[in-house]
Amino acid sequence: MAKAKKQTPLMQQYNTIKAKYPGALLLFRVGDFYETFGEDAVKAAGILGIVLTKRGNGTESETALAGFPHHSLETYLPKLVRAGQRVAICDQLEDPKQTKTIVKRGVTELVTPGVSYNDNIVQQKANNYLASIFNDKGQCGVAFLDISTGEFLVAQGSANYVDKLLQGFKPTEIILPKKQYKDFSEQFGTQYYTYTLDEWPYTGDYATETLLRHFEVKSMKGFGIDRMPLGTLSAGVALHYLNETEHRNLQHISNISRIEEDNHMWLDRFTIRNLELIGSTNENAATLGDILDETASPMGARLLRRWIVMPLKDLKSINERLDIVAYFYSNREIRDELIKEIKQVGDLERLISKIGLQKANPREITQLKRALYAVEKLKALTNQEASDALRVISEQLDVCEIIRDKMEQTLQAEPPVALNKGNVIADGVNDELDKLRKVAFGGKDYLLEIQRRESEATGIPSLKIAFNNVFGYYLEVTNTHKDKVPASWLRKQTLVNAERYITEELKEYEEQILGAEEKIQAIENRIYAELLLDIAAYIKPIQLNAQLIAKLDVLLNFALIAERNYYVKPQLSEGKVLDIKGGRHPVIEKHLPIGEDYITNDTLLDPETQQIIIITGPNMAGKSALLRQTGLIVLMAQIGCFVPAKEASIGLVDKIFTRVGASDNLSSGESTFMVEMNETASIMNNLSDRSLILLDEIGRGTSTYDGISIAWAIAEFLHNHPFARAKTLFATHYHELNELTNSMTRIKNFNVTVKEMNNKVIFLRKLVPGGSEHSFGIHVAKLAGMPAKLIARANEILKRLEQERTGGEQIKDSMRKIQKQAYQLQMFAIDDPVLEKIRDMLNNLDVNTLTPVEALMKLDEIQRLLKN
Ligand SMILES: Nc1ncnc2c1ncn2[C@@H]1O[C@H](COP(=O)(O)OP(=O)(O)OP(=O)(O)O)[C@@H](O)[C@H]1O
Repeated sequence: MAKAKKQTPLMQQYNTIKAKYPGALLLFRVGDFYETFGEDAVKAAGILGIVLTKRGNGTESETALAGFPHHSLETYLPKLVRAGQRVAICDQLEDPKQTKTIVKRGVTELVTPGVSYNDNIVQQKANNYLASIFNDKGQCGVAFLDISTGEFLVAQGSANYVDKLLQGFKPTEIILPKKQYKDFSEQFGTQYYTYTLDEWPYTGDYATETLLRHFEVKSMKGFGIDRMPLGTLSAGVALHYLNETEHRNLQHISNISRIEEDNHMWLDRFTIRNLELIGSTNENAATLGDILDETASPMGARLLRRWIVMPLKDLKSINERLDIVAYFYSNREIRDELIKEIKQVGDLERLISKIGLQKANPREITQLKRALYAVEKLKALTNQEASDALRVISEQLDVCEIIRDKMEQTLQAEPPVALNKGNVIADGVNDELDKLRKVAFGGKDYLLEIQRRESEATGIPSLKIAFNNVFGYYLEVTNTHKDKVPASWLRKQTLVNAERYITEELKEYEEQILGAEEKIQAIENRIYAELLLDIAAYIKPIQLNAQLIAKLDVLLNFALIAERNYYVKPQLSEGKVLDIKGGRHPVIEKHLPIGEDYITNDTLLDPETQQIIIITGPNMAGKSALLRQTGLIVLMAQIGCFVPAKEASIGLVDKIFTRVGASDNLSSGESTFMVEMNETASIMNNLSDRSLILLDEIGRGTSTYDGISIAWAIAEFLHNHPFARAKTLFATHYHELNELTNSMTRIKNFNVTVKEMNNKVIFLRKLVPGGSEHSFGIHVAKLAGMPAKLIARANEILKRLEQERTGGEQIKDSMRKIQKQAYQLQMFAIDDPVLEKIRDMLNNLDVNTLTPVEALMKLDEIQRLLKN
């Protein structure tokens, strides 16, 4: 009790608020500062590098304290959030001047990694999704919500499917019920930032209620998500969470749509990772996303990322995209003009979201206005006779003239960023504002005017206006002219040779000027708020504009990239043959050493005659590159992009599976081989008639025999599958697999060629029919800088193995022999008579009785032996 008594009212208020937001770091506004206390202060000081001090030194209520000026919030907030903090911003809810007791305070926003729209926190070119997940007996509902763009998506399916969506959407925060956390982390790993909620919002009724209230509808049927009850539940909880984090102005979340599993090509999470589509385990590696991104707007960049992980499988939609790209490809002038205008648009999607959130500043409104002018130009430019698809876009673009003109008229041409800096609203919008401005800012002129007028009226030439703190503005008259002073003036002060008067007009002016600045601020605020409300009525059409422009941007970008990188338009069909001529790897070709050309390759896969290709070839020959480029070319075609090839005709692919390279998953405690088998099992269980399967060295993570057996059985399984002849590229070091063609007609052997010249291997990188015999692995080891002795020994072992390679038992025998030798593989394992002699000499020495001179002589002897 004694302690409680000592608490100041401020700290009491702080503690009450702090208790409401467990787990959050509380920024507590006191005057012009945001303060943090106790543990929060220690954390904040550590993350922000600000000074940690103490409050109430020596008293019982002593606490750590760290703060920063309120205007630095923009700088410090992102740092805290990026460091993984949930930050509650507590503001003063009333004007301190208007209250005699303690100022009312409350949290106005809780910023978390997944619920952020601050430009300094979210990435420009990536969405910032909050994911909400709910699992019910193996079925998962998931919702993705980006508060910074207003996008809201729902999906439902197996845990595997949701895993794949998480890989593609890369949410910055995932919320889920507390009870499900353990299962979640086992299923999806621990790499995500998660936040767990109590169970109670997770009831169908509550979640649906929340959605209905938000969208102001009677039923969710119109959004087409009613068939996804778990997805809907997750979506409802996502909105609930926004409410919990004090985000209530959400008009810009104007739509919710489902992610239709059936509309998109299936890329499992391994494929997204293995093909390095938008991210790579290697920080510095370029991804397909990097190579394909020359977009002109952040919206385009974000849409591109989404397209890359969600390729289409519907011929009509793909061709629609390809046709527009082709049009831009051959109409460069229009393309350049469109790109120029799109650059003017900026991030329209996030701008309009800020209107919804009521957080848009005056500069941003000016940018919004500028964007709408650009929309007008884009509308005209896309109205092209020659392209129906472009005309459809043109028709949908909405210039929103009325609101654009309103912004133009209401705001100054170049307003400041902050509303409270003043001079935001244009002149001529509001009479009172104009008058007050004249008073407040034209003060000097106004006073001179009074002085001139009164001097003339009274005939006092030396009349002077001045100000003092006691009675404000006054007129000063020297004693010579005292008798000319009108009766209406009120004498206030008599000096030795002058007198000071005030007048009714001066008093009025003074009152005006004193209140003017505050009044100006109030009027500007009011007009600005009205303008924001007016703009909010246009959220939907402006969002549609943003989507159309993003799409245009990506398609223009595809045309631009196609021209720059010499891509061609792929021919897509309902057929099942994949025929690529002169294909290249889009990423590797960009990163070859200067002067080196990428060697192109043809790939033909035909379920009738050449369903599976076994590719052998030495290490480093380019097998993996070939596999990946095939997958990437198909994927690029199906997102509507031209492809790196001379020609490509592609029968629609519905799933791409890859098992490329060893993906060590040590951090999650799984063995490499287990991961490999997991990935392969998922392929075998999910393949279809239109699948493309890329297998790279399956089975290499275990013993040779196990490996060959598994690889063999996989090839057989794929070949003999009852209904799905999945097209497969199978790279392997097991030359034994070349035997498969003897019994299976649709399996063909190819190899990536090399040439051996003067004991050196030259990589030709051409894919040709037939198997290959050598791996040249030792050669690669040599290139990698292994010690020469080690290489010599490896060659020796290899030679012996090859000589004795007539059957399994023999191999084992020779391995046994080799192993025996290996124990002796010490310094003198090489049978060189000189070395043997030296060994014997050394062995016969008795070091204990050797004098230094004798030792030197022995050394000399050894040296001479070696020299001879
Ligand atoms: N067609 C090509 N033209 C030019 N360079 C290529 C080509 N293919 C591959 N390369 C280069 O060769 C390197 C090795 O290729 P890749 O990894 O595909 O070999 P690999 O046969 O799969 O080897 P390993 O069996 O050791 O995994 C690539 O990183 C790339 O730089």
